[in-house]
Amino acid sequence: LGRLKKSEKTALQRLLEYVHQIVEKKDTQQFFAWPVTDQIAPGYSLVISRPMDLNSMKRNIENHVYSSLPQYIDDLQLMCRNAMVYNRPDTVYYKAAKKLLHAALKIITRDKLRSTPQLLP
Ligand SMILES: CC(=O)c1cc(-c2ccccn2)c2ncccn12
Repeated sequence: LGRLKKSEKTALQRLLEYVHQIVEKKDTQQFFAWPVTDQIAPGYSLVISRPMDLNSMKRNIENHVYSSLPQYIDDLQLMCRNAMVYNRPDTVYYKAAKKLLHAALKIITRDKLRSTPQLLP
């Protein structure tokens, strides 16, 4: 990455940012936008060992933390799994996590994404 200026984006970053902005739009109630705090979710940090949220994922894209699409998907699944571990199945958060994960995986496996070769290296 030495030869790229800080501002220039790699093909992978452009792909991940394309997918991420769609995922962000699916989180209409902004439940996943920011880290969950113990203030809003008592005992959260005792239950969830690896917290994840959409803003952290956005920062990871910008900082080249992901070197592949599967690594990005792993964090998306971690974020949703955390919500389905901490929250009971009858809660809005559990249901929103399940819905977000399914919607996001549909985007990523959508033939449109596959049929545009420059998006999927
Ligand atoms: C994602 C998640 O588990 C979550 C997000 C939230 C949340 C996020 C933003 C605004 C309000 N609540 C939340 N509140 C209580 C228990 C769990 N949560």
